[in-house]
Amino acid sequence: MIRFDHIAKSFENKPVLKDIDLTIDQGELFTFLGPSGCGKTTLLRILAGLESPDKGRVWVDEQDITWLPPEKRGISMVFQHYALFPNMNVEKNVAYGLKVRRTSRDVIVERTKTLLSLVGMTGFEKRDISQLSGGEQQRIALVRALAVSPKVLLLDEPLSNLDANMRDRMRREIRDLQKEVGITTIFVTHDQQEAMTMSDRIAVFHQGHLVQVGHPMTIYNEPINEFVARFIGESNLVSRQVFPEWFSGLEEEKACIRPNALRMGERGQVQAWVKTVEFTGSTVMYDCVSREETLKVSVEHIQGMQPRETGEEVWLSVKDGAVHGLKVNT
Ligand SMILES: Nc1ncnc2c1ncn2[C@@H]1O[C@H](COP(=O)(O)OP(=O)(O)OP(=O)(O)O)[C@@H](O)[C@H]1O
Repeated sequence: MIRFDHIAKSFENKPVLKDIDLTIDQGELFTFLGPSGCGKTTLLRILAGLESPDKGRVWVDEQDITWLPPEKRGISMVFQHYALFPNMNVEKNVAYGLKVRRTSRDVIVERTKTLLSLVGMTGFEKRDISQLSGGEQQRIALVRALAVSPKVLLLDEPLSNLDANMRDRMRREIRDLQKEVGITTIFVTHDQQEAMTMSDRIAVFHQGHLVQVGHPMTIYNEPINEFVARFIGESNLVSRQVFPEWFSGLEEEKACIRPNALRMGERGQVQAWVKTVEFTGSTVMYDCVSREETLKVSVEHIQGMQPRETGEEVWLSVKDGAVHGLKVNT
């Protein structure tokens, strides 16, 4: 439905986006993930029409929108800062876009009612924005964006101003709302956990490059290179030189092994010593030293089980198929 066709963009001769080629399907919740400054927001702004690309084209529904003004694109955007109108109450904020489009009063009332109930905020119509919590303000910002029935919804780090609990809740709410409304949505975040829990697919960006696109589980289990392996979840990056026994059948010189893919026992493939033990509740996380490298091992905690102790000798083995070869960073 959305196609970024070889997009490039520089600011002051500094390339920020390098040849981005990407297609997003109808109804997807698609996430742009990457560290700060990698170009995610710039790509989103190019889609919204707030920036123009130096090269390439943007397509929505098979229409070339590269040079279309923002208001004609049918795209709504929600930012990190809620940007609600502080001098208008909830109802007026939600209805704003409809009013500008000269929608009839009856339709506005009905639509505002439906939207507020979608986010569990029926009864808040007359509240001032200043009387809402951060989470409530963000819900209003969301439904205000949806009120005008856009083709695409863009969310730029909308949860980063919320506390951890509210962020968790809003992740689920946004996900449910998006599925209920069925609107194609692009979500920008640098939080890998947020990306993993919410998205249908993720695009990982690094220094203006699109490094990997895929389902969250694929990106976790099959990171394409060292950058993705490090950025998404915890991982052990091992080299053939140090652990040759884990590279049989692989062509690559480096590989990623997730901490839960290592088994700890009395016998095994690689001898190691426990350096630190960390109890997290459902798992015990160990740092083990082997051949002067530290390997992270996570073991499911079973009640009554005695964890290993610092300094203890252990043997580590890899579960079948769990060594994933990595390309050199591009
Ligand atoms: N209008 C501008 N003029 C000059 N440089 C800009 C402009 N907009 C963005 N940049 C620069 O382009 C780079 C990419 O910015 P962008 O906002 O796209 O990154 P991001 O991945 O969204 O990061 P963050 O998560 O911090 O928002 C940054 O180095 C930024 O300073």
